Amino acid sequence: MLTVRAPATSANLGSGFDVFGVALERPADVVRLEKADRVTIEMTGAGSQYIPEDPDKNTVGAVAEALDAPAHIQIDKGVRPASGLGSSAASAAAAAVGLNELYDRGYSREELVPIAAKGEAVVSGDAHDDNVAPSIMGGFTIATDKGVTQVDADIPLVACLPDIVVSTRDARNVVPETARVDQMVETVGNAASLTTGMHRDDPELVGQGMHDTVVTPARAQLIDGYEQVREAALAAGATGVTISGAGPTVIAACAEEDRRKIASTMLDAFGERGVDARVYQTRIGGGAEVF
Ligand SMILES: Nc1ncnc2c1ncn2[C@@H]1O[C@H](COP(=O)(O)OP(=O)(O)O)[C@@H](O)[C@H]1O
Ligand SMILES: N[C@@H](CCOP(=O)(O)O)C(=O)O
Repeated sequence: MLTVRAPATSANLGSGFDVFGVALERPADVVRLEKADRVTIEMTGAGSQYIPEDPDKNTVGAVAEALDAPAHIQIDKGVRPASGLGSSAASAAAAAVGLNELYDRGYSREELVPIAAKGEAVVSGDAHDDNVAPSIMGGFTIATDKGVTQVDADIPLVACLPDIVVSTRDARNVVPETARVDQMVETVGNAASLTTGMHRDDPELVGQGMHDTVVTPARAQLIDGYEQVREAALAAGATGVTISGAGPTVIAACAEEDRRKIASTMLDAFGERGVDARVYQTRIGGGAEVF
């Protein structure tokens, strides 16, 4: 029996759609794995009643198949599904890291990223790596078809999860198919600023680089209160605010001393729209840990 804790993640960070991601210090999924003749899955924790235990429909099933590593897999969800916090990816990342060790497959953390992404394809129809990469490797990750670049960044964050369900599959359907050249120029500048900010542990530069005028405005329509929450967080000192992953979580970067105030301001702003929410005062953290 082996236990793995794999963190929630925030993908895109505005300017890095389908490329950037960060591991969050909390929340996390805790997954226990035991060798077996076939794959069986048992779910507990946040939103687990909505997650299928059928291996063909659960992200961990695809990972076990890809590693040819049948196991009994108990998943305790710390990350609610359809949250924009890489819920489906956290389980897939934990399964990839745990089964690799349990069956002594010898893959490196970077090699496990495309294997865990097979789980993402099961739920969103697309094997995007930007959640599984940080959940496996920790820190800030840049996932492209050439592989993953990882930076051990340290930036305080606030993640505010409203009581709204947005499935990644639905949110991918509203992504515009084209962008103008001026939007492309702006996105490249913002992505470069954000990357530099991660290297320097500079919340100001990271926040500035989170601005995006292509994907975020289209998805904001799916999150009741997004604009109000964003403006309130910026007024409370956030250096940048955007949608976490496909939403509905709204994520803010900030200086350490402003984090508590930003967290309560975001909760209040959702509350004023009649939307219940919960908030995580967190920061960029490490990748999956085996116990
Ligand atoms: N192990 C798992 N953990 C969470 N969600 C899972 C898992 N396996 C399958 N799913 C399904 O994935 C969907 C949630 O994934 P997704 O929409 O990408 O949300 P998130 O942004 O939280 O990752 C739900 O339909 C859920 O039933
Ligand atoms: N790049 C993906 C990320 C989805 O993240 P999730 O946490 O919402 O699963 C996208 O934006 O579709």
